[in-house]
Amino acid sequence: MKKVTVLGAGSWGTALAFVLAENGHDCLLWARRSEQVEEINERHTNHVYLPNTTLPENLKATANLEEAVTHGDVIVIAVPTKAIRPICQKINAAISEEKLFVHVSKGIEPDSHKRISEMIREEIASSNRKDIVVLSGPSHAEEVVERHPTTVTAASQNVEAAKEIQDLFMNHYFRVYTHTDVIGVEIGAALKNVIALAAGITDGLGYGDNAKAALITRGLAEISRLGVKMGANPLTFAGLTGLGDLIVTCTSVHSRNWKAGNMLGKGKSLEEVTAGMGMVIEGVRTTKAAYQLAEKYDVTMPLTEALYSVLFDAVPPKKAVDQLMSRMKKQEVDDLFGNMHFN
Ligand SMILES: NC(=O)C1=CN([C@@H]2O[C@H](COP(=O)(O)OP(=O)(O)OC[C@H]3O[C@@H](n4cnc5c(N)ncnc54)[C@H](OP(=O)(O)O)[C@@H]3O)[C@@H](O)[C@H]2O)C=CC1
Ligand SMILES: O=C(CO)COP(=O)(O)O
Repeated sequence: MKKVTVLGAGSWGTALAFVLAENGHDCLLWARRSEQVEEINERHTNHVYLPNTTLPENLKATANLEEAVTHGDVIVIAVPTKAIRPICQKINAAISEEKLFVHVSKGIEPDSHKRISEMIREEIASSNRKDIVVLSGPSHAEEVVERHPTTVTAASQNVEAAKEIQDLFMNHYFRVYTHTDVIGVEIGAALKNVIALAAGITDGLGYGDNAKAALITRGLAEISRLGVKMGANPLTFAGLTGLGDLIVTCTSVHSRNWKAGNMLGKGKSLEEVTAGMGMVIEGVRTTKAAYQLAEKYDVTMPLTEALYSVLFDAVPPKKAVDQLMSRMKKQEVDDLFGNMHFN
């Protein structure tokens, strides 16, 4: 049994705490609102984020961040990307011994273009961190708490740290693989949200499965192009955190990114969509970051550019699709001196 802290009692933090508690670990879940802490401790529910779920009785919650981070030898950070730096600054001020950090967030910081593990490394002193592991993959919280079979990847440059996290989470419905390509895993996780927004838009416009298959495959091509330039292993994008997460987020009714895109495709404004969701839509900020990264690394990312124009330049969704379909003619795959790659 390990002492583990999960920071963030939204959908994903609560689902992961559910898995850890079911695995018999001494898991403390931090929520910033005391009424939510009371609900978890007394009624064993989290009705806003996971209605209809009864949480394990051995799962305890606290609203005291210092108590939370002192508790765990492993600290799982499960807050939206924009909250990563502020929460890490608070963690760093509250601890004075090495902890193993796990993050599960799927985004990139606009302007700095930092991945989540890079932000954690910048904000938590090296004397306070044993290592950083990213846990990612096709995994909707709503299905995990139903104990439906789910597969994810624990990635770290330190294989032993990745294995420790694999052992911590793995059970009969939650299968964890290990990986060492942190860049590839984090880029795949963040950028699939951009493509899921686009998939929601085409569904909202009334287009069908052909359009969605096009978005998934061409989306994967542009995510891989960028990721490889940033130092990722191309094979990572064919795995759980690449193709796997693209499929689940572009096709599932649980996806907040897909839902947001769907409403945009039906004519709602971005402001209306974000105000009505009540949960994080990571793809919006990440579209900005991905658009900037495409320029920085000189990578062609037509889907990202089209989505950026819809979100931030008020281009009507249908016009963006028409423009994508009338781009210049191309070969699908290039063979440069025997190195095949997608155009
Ligand atoms: N939901 C899922 O199935 C999955 C989500 N993820 C990723 O996990 C991350 C978290 O997502 P998810 O749990 O779904 O998000 P939710 O919107 O469901 O919950 C967000 C949680 O973070 C808290 N929070 C928001 N802003 C801050 C802040 N500034 N400081 C501290 N806490 C804050 C919220 O608290 P409050 O309730 O008080 O607002 C809430 O507990 C995202 O990056 C997402 O992409 C990854 C895999 C699956
Ligand atoms: O990352 C997820 C599933 O793997 C959750 O996606 P959404 O944030 O779009 O709900």
